[in-house]
Amino acid sequence: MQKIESHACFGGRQEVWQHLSGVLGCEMRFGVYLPPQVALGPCPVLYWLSGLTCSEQNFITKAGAQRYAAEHGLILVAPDTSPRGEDVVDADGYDLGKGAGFYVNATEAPWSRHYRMHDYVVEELPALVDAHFPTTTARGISGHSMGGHGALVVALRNPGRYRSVSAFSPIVAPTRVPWGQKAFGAYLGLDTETWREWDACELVAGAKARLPLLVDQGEADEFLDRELQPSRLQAACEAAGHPLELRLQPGYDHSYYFIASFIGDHIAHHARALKE
Ligand SMILES: N[C@@H](CCC(=O)N[C@@H](CS)C(=O)NCC(=O)O)C(=O)O
Repeated sequence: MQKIESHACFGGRQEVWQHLSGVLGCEMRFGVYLPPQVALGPCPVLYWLSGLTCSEQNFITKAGAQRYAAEHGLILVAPDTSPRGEDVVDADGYDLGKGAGFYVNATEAPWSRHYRMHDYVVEELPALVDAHFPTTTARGISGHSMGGHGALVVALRNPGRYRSVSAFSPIVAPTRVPWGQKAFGAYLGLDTETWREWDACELVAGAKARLPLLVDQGEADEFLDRELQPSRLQAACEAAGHPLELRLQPGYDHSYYFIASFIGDHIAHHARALKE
């Protein structure tokens, strides 16, 4: 592991690290915010999964999350959104390939060689983070858009591994909208039955644990009707009896201005569960 950046921030440090990922078969970067409380002992970790076109930089430079993480004593970990490097296959368009890993394990060539973001986020990265930083075993997960889908799916697929989950403007039903259908068709193949295990609305129906979901969605989001469709998650949660707090925020769009406006609420939500 190599430290790429280190900045004093709200009494703690914002760092960027690079490492060779065995799961993804390439060099990867991630952001880690260490709050001032790490000087006193181990802290819980909140993982953040970013959306299409993002790297590890977008969240750490735009969301303003460090202020709240410093208040609550949470470590923040923000990975990249896909495998990277010259060896890694890419596609035309911002919604497939690099910057668009969709947090699934690809089964189809040529994607299956590197695109295994689920296992990277759930297995390899937490093991690395726990080995290098003063963490407790308490983990939460959140994210935005493609990363909101990632956070919901990762939490629902891995009961017991995360104590809290939330999402901003998530793609709640990727099997039913263009972004998800394009990515899943490439990464998972044409048998749409296999897609269902990567769709939050499908997973809610059969979830073994009923971890409450907190979701914020801007009503002026340019992707609301075509790609996001939060009413599908509301219907799935109602049918399954799964706890959901869905907050529709008038006037807010899909950008990090929206995330910055409500990230304090989300970090407080995670801190309540992670510091129990
Ligand atoms: N309008 C964007 C669509 C992608 C987009 O809105 N990405 C969101 C996540 S789905 C984002 O976080 N972008 C980076 C940023 O705002 O910093 C484009 O065409 O590149």
